[in-house]
Amino acid sequence: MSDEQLDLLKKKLVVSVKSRQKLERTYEQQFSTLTDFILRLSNVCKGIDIELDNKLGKLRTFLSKNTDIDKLSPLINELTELLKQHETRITLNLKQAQTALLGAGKKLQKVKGLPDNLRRELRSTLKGVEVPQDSIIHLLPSLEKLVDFYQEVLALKAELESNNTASNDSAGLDTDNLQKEVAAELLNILSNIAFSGNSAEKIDVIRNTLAQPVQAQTLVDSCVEIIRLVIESITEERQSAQNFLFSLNDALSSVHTAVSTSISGSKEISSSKQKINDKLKQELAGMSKEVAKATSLDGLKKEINRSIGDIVSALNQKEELEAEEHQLLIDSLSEMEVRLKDLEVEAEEYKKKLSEQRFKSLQDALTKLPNRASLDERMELEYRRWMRYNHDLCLAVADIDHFKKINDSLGHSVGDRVLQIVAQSLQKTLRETDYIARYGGEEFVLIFPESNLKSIEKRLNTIRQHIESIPFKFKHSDLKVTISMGVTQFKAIDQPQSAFDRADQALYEAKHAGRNKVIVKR
Ligand SMILES: Nc1nc2c(ncn2[C@@H]2O[C@H](COP(=O)(O)OP(=O)(O)OP(=O)(O)O)[C@@H](O)[C@H]2O)c(=O)[nH]1
Repeated sequence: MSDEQLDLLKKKLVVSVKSRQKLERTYEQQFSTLTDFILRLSNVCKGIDIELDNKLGKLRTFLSKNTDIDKLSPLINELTELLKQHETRITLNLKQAQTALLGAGKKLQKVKGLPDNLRRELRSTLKGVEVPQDSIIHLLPSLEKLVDFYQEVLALKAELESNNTASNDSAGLDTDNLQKEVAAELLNILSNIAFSGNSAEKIDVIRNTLAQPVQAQTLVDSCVEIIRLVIESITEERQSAQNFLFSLNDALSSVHTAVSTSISGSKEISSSKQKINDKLKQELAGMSKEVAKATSLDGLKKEINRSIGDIVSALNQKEELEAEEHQLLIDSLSEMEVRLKDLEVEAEEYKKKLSEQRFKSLQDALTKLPNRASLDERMELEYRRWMRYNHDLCLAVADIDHFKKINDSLGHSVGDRVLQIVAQSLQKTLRETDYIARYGGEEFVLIFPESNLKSIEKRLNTIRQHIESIPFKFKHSDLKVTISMGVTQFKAIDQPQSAFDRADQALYEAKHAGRNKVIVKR
């Protein structure tokens, strides 16, 4: 080999060594990049599976020590196997996750009362979940959405439940109020019906029950009992009216018998009288014939004497008959008088009973004041008088303050007693022309004819102070009772109801102004 050839070979060798070195450096660089990548990748896979973790740990150690790739080969094979298993597991998990998500979504779809937009969104989200995915990551947005839906539905449900509870509560309140109103109305009705005897006692018991808070069942029982007592007392009333009618009938039939006896007696007597009259006529005709054909005075005298004797006896008979007839008439008249007198007594009793009943039906049983039915009558009367004469007419509504507290703290019977005392006191302070009625519960209505508002306001304040000063003492403790009042005067445009409403509004203001007050509303 020539020197030239040797030089060329040397140069080629150097180039080849350099390129080999360059290639080795590149390999080294690539190997190190790959090692770094595998190290990082194995770190990312950490925590998925313990066995995989251990093996990757081993791989990382080998790689960091630049271990010969041949030595790594078995480990890499094991890892590949593990990763394959893991892939299968991931696919299975993905399927399970998809099924679970779909199941949860479908459950949500079954919830009743979902808003339409939520239902629509839910449907489209579930369609997305149904599409096959190769990574669990793809399911995460759907999962997130589903969680949001759940939260929304839970919030809706909570809202619905609280609404339901509120409406149940308010239904409860409504029922309570309704029960109270029914009880109050029953009390009002009771104060408008007059019961007597046994029924009155039973009604008092019902009245006491109804004035306290009652259960629905008690209310129904009370209604039934009231209806029963009303029917009983109507039956009694009908019986009593029937008895009266029977007596009237008896009296009339005995009058009828007396009259017909008297008529038939009279008929007999008058036919007997007719016979006597005929006989008298015959006698007189016979006499005139005897006179005409008489030949001697003695014979005539005899004949006339005989005829006169007959006439006298006929007249006597007639007189007797007339006396008999007269007696018959007197007898039947006196019998009629007796029967009519009896009837008069009975009618008088019945009238008295009716007027007592009417009075009772217009009187409140507890306070003995006129009741609401009476108030309606009186109001109408005063209103008509006011229209006719145009005198001043004032109307006041009074109400005992915090009466419920009295009932609640001292008992219902003390409440009743307070009502009676206040009612009596109010009545005592009134003038003869004034009028008071128990309107219901612890409320009274007062009418003041021919009085102006100014003077009535003054009087009402005196009454109010008087009530305030009554020394109530119950169960060894002092009780202060006050009343609030609203008063108004009838105006040209007024009807009884509009004036009442104004006075009632004034009472409401008196209550709100702190009670124990008289408020005037013009
Ligand atoms: N003892 C008794 N209580 C009655 C009678 N009638 C109604 N009540 C009761 O009177 C009370 C009236 O109470 P509310 O209407 O609340 O009025 P209040 O407690 O007086 O309160 P204010 O009027 O606002 O001052 C209720 O508890 C009724 O049950 C009755 O004849 N006797």
